Amino acid sequence: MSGIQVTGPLHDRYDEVLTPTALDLIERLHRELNPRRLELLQRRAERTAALAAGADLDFLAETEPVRDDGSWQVAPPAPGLEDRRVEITGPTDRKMTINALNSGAKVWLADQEDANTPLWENVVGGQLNLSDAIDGTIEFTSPEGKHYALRTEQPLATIVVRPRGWHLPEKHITVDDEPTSGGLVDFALYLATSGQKQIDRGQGPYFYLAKMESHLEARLWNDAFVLAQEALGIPRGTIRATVLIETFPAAFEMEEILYELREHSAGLNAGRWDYMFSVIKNYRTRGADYVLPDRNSVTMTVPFMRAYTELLVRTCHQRGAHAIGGMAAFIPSRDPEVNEAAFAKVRDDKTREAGDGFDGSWVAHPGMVEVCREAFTAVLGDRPNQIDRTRDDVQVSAEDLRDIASTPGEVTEAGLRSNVSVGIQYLAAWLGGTGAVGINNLMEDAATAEISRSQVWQWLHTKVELSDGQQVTRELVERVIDEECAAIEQKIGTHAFAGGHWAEARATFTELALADHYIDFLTLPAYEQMP
Ligand SMILES: CC(=O)SCCNC(=O)CCNC(=O)[C@H](O)C(C)(C)COP(=O)(O)OP(=O)(O)OC[C@H]1O[C@@H](n2cnc3c(N)ncnc32)[C@H](O)[C@@H]1OP(=O)(O)O
Ligand SMILES: O=CC(=O)O
Ligand SMILES: [Mg+2]
Repeated sequence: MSGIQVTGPLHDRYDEVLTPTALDLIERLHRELNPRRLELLQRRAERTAALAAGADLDFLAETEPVRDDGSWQVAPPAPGLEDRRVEITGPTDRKMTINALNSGAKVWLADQEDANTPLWENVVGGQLNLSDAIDGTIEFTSPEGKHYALRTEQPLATIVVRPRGWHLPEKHITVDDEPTSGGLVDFALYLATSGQKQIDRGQGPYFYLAKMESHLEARLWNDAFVLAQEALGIPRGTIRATVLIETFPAAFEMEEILYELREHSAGLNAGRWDYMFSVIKNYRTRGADYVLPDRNSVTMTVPFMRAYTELLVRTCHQRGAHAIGGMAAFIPSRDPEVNEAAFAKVRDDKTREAGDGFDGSWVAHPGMVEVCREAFTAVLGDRPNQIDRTRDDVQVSAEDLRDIASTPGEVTEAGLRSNVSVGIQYLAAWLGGTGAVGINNLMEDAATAEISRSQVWQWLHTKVELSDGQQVTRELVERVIDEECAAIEQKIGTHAFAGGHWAEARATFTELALADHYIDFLTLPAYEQMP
């Protein structure tokens, strides 16, 4: 059928989001930009094939003039984005929206990516919650009778929305029978529903841009911003976007990404979990020297992670942009000892980031807001940021970014078991509509689950030997899947196990881990299973 169609169900109030203005904007964005999105996704596949054939990542020769030109800077910080010392992230369900805005954080990353399952009800319902939050009318009563509303006695966090990455489709909105881009849909729905309201409140429509792999992908976002602002009569440059440098190829194009978005840029963020996933993904067939050890051994102080974050701060501050730190995945626990260790780890992480020059950082939980604030305030004091601290002392080479071989640590059976168990538990939650969960006192989301399933794939296909001498084989992985599923069933009970999405989660994880051909994103086969 030609034209734009909404094929998802139209529940109560959906007409407030799926307005003619929003749908016209999606249709225009799709017609003008979707062919380029598909071409850029194809370029990703070509680069992966080249890497598998022995090529390597490097800084680009063709963009050297951009890097050498010291005259350009990004736009000055927009209202509400000057001081970002603590940013909380989380999905846009009603309760979490209120809790995040009330948390005392400076910024709330309202997540439609790693922490969200793009169930139709989450896609549209999340926009309604954002709109109600901006109007100040959002309220919620839990099944237990606890009432939630926005606090009035303190400033609320500035809202920054993270649309889906370029790889994800939205099947419930089609143009000429083609699925649209999940990212463009999230962007257009937010801009059309809440953009002007944010401007009227003295802020603006702000975004985090996820999982990009090149400056050409950043240019596509910039073109979407220019088109949409013009279409809605919003002055050019009102939109601001912070780009997550969270793919291995993007680390070689940080400066070019800032340049492409410079009139809309609000800086860069070091998205460590997807970054680790992307390193595994890009070097997955290169043999033993490129195998990363157990996930928990790959800390932020190993050489290749350190190189990437140091380069990010230097790049941002040279161009007048914010550098925002990443997510320490530890969340509070009821066990006092575990809790104390979690807080100590988050404190160390944020203290290191603040000392390195970051302007602020992420937390996954309201309980961690204060510890992050303290670590940054110890360095910033009353200053809103430390953008003026240029890190001229930092020199990072392409070899430093590619130095995977110096990562210390082992691949162990416990690491294999943990990857299998976490991957299956996460997929079961995701398929049930929840995109972030706490497992073993760690926040798990799409990025961390991608690491888990990719490590199993890489260890199997590289025939890795575990620290106890066992080789990772198909039989071993299948046995571990059996045993870990049995352990989950025993823990949660047979009834809950049968009633959840465990069979599909197990089947999807098995396909992802054992397939001969590596599947690019776990969310792609999982999304096909969603209504
Ligand atoms: C790699 C990346 O991309 S990181 C960014 C993406 N990931 C995320 O954003 C994950 C964000 N964090 C979360 O979703 C949650 O913290 C979870 C799922 C990990 C744990 O949540 P819970 O199991 O509810 O934790 P817990 O029971 O300790 O929560 C206590 C309270 O804090 C609230 N809370 C916890 N995390 C958040 C959050 N991120 N935002 C808002 N509220 C939160 C809970 O809703 C709960 O509220 P209540 O007491 O009113 O019921
Ligand atoms: O989005 C953040 C990440 O670490 O991945
Ligand atoms: Mg990410």
